[in-house]
Amino acid sequence: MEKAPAKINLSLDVLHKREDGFHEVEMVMTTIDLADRIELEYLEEDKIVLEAESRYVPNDERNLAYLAARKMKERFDIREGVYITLTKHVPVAAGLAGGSSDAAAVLRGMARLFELDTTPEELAEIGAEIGSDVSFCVHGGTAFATGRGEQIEEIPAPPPCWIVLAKPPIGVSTKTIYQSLKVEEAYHPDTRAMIRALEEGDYEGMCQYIGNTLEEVTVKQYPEVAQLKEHMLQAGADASLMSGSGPTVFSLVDQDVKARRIYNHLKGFCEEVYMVRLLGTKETLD
Ligand SMILES: C[C@](O)(CO)[C@H](O)COP(=O)(O)OP(=O)(O)OC[C@H]1O[C@@H](n2ccc(N)nc2=O)[C@H](O)[C@@H]1O
Ligand SMILES: Nc1ncnc2c1ncn2[C@@H]1O[C@H](COP(=O)(O)OP(=O)(O)OP(=O)(O)O)[C@@H](O)[C@H]1O
Repeated sequence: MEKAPAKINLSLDVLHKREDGFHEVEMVMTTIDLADRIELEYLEEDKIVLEAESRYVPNDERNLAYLAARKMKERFDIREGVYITLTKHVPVAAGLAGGSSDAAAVLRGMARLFELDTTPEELAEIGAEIGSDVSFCVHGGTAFATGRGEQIEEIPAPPPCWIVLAKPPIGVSTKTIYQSLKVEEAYHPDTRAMIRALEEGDYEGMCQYIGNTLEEVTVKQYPEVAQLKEHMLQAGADASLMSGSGPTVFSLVDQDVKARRIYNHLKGFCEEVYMVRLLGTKETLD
């Protein structure tokens, strides 16, 4: 069984638009204890079968998990097949990299199942062909991500705390959000200060420096994102931010009772609310 955890962006800065249409970014990403589950079984026959127990995701090559299996078969010339069972827990199109993490779990899982001679770096490189977030998801833990998000450097895990997440009932297209961004007028978080806070195990610093360039873009199109954030702060969150391109909003909270209070408050009017721990380190993928 492979665990496919969601990620949050503690910092997400967009520097400029590149020639290839992607944006150059600088991000601090970390994994949280909200995860999909992936089972891989060996098939003698040369085919990929995907059973996704969710009505929100496709069962064919449009699913990133399926695509990952195909890439692995091609790259390593695998003539046998694989039966993938995907159990979704991470909300879809939420800014939590659910699909990317499923793809990464299939890359790791197939390397294990077929006993391939490979490295996490090679798997991350294959992952980058699937999506910008997949390389990070292959490694997991906590990272400083650059390039279009696929250049990964491991950094220290954040100090332990609770994460309360709330997803409004809308799906957001990452592409549309990047396309609507005007980089020259945008807000830029202090990613270096965030990294320093993590290096020093400084919880207050982490709360102070969370920031996301894409937040104001998504908020303009979906004001409910700003409302959720406001609710979380009023209920006592130490810090609150939209993850990725949204629409999920997360809060950092240092105490159990406080986190539960925020969770209960949000549950009153938002259907999809979660209270989880940070994972932060790579070992937690197993
Ligand atoms: C918002 C984040 O989730 C933050 O972690 C990522 O930057 C997006 O990662 P992702 O969903 O894996 O994105 P991809 O599937 O690679 O790209 C989807 C679309 O988002 C835009 N995109 C994505 C990443 C990037 N650095 N610049 C972009 O402009 C592109 O228009 C691209 O066509
Ligand atoms: N295994 C999968 N899980 C979820 N969505 C998938 C999967 N495979 C393909 N998709 C499609 O990808 C789209 C985005 O899904 P996903 O949940 O990965 O978005 P996200 O959380 O916003 O990701 P990111 O933070 O990387 O932008 C959806 O439209 C969905 O149909």
